[in-house]
Amino acid sequence: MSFNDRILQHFHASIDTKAQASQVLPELIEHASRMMVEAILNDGKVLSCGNGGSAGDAQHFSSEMLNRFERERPSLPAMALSTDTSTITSIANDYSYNEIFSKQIRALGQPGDILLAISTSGNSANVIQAIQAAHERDMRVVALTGKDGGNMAALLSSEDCEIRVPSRVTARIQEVHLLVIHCLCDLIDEQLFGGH
Ligand SMILES: O=C(CO)[C@@H](O)[C@H](O)[C@H](O)[C@H](O)COP(=O)(O)O
Ligand SMILES: [Zn+2]
Repeated sequence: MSFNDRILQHFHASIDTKAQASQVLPELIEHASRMMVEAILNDGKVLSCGNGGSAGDAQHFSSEMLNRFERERPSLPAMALSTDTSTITSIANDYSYNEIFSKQIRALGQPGDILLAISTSGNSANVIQAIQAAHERDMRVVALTGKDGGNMAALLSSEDCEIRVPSRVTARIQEVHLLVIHCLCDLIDEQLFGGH
C-alpha cells in the first residue's frame, strides 16, 4: 500500500469512528458537562488523569479550563495529575506506578470534585485506582473509555458517567476523546457564560 493510501485509510477510519460516535455520545457528553458545571458552581474542580496519549488529553482539558477555550472568560478550576514529574516519579519509585494518581487524589480531591479519568482500554491500573480514590473522597467520575470499557466500566456507579467510544482501535478512540474534550469545554462555557 502506498503512503498516500495509508494516510487516506487513517483519515477515513477516523471519520467513520467519529460518525459512529456522533450517534451514541451526545447525551452522555451533555450529562458529563452538567456534572462538571455543577461541581464548579459549588466551588469544586476537575482533576484529570490518563497515560500516554491520554495523559496529553488530561492536560489538554485542564489547560483549556485554566486558560481558555474559544472565548474570553475567567479561568476555571482544573488540574491534570500527569504533570508533576517529581511527585509521579517519587510515588512510582517508593510505592507503585499504579498509585501515581490515587495518592494525589487522596490529598487534593474534595467531596463534590470531578475526576476526568481517561483510558482507551479502561484497564490502566493507575486510572482504576484513581477512580477508587475519587469514590473514597465522594467525588463523581467522568470516564472517557473505548473498546468494552474494561475494568473501569464495572467500577463506575450510577452517579458517574462513562463516555465510551465505539471502537477497538486505540488511536481512533483517542481521536474521539479529544473531540469529546472540546465538546465538554464548549458546553461548560455555554452553561457558565451564556450563549455564543
Ligand atoms: O498514544 C498512544 C497510542 O496512540 C499511547 O501512548 C497510549 O496512550 C499508551 O499506550 C497508554 O499506556 C494506553 O493506555 P490506555 O489508553 O489503555 O489506558
Ligand atoms: Zn497516540
